[in-house]
Amino acid sequence: MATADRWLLPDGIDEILPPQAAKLEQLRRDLLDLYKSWGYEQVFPPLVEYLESLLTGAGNDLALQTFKLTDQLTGRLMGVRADMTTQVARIDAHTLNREGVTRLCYAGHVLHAKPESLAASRSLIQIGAEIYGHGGIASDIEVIGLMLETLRRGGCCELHLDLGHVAIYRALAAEAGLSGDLEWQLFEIFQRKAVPELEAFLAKQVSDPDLAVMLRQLVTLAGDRSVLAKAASVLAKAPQAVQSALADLEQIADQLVASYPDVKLYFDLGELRGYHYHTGPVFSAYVPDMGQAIANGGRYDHIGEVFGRARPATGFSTDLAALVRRVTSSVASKKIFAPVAGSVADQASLQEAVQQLRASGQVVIQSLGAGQTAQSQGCDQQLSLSSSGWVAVAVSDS
Ligand SMILES: N[C@@H](Cc1c[nH]c[nH+]1)C(=O)O
Repeated sequence: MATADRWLLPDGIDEILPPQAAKLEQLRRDLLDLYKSWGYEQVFPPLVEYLESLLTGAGNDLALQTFKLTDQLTGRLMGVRADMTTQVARIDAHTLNREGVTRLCYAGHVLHAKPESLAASRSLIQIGAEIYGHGGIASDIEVIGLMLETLRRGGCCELHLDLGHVAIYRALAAEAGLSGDLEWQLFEIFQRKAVPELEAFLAKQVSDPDLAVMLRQLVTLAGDRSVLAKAASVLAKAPQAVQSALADLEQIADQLVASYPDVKLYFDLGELRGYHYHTGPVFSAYVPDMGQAIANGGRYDHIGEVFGRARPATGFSTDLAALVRRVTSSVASKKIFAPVAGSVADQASLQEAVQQLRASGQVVIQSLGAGQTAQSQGCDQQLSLSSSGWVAVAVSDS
């Protein structure tokens, strides 16, 4: 192995350096403070878990995205989290086990076995918020609002919101009475929106002609708000669950138009978010110059069941590392240089001044000795001993 290869990072595995790291940390703190101000409590799920608890309730695509390793202590298979949402659902359903509404938020690294697109990273910093224990659209609207606020703080001005409702697909697929395997196949065809494959599948597996037509139409139901009216007529013969999903979307859209008039709404009723755990309204946010969604979310009501408690759930998450690239302002980098004092007494008073400045939030860099100057340490101010004690003066004046 050549020396240069030794330091090569694997494809899609990134490190974040100054000054980007400072910006990212600032944004992480701002967002967690924002979530706290909305009543969300922070949790730190573990980086690795046994595979069953990590993947239970999620689909094949999450399993494929998960790096696997063997636990040396038990010989059992573990996975490095590829998505924190299922972990937080486990914490709510099993570990916290609270009654009533619980709001949780989180931030941490996740690892993807494969990049989600050509340019995507495999080491993401996922940040998100989830509401458990509330089944109505009020909680969906709350998390959409928090997602939009998150993106605004991340410097996204022009936002497009894609709304879908997985219950429409699920109700039609249930009506078709497909076995587990066939349902997976259909789900996967829908995710790829592969129309010729869908037609072949429906011809072979769905005998009810009305149902086949509705499933075929579903994949085309995308566009502006008029899509909802079109869906109401195309899906008129669909089960009641489909009608109430459409009514949910109408109400969510009304509220969003009223509260966020500058956000452009788009509807995609055949859109099934990845990972297979969503069950209700789903949403993705887009910005003009980015091919894939900048944030995703949705309702996933049944995931807690596998951890012992069925809990309504909805939430969103985004990749902080992708989001921070959009932040144009930089973190203020004013630094004060503290020289080595001439006497022991002056050194003591200097330390006191340094402590006070640091306590008030200033950055003070202590000289480590000969050869170090304010300039060499990137400082624009320097502490200087005056008759009234140590004072910070501009470097050019000193
Ligand atoms: N974790 C999901 C988004 C989500 C959060 N909560 C509910 N859904 C994703 O990455 O697609």
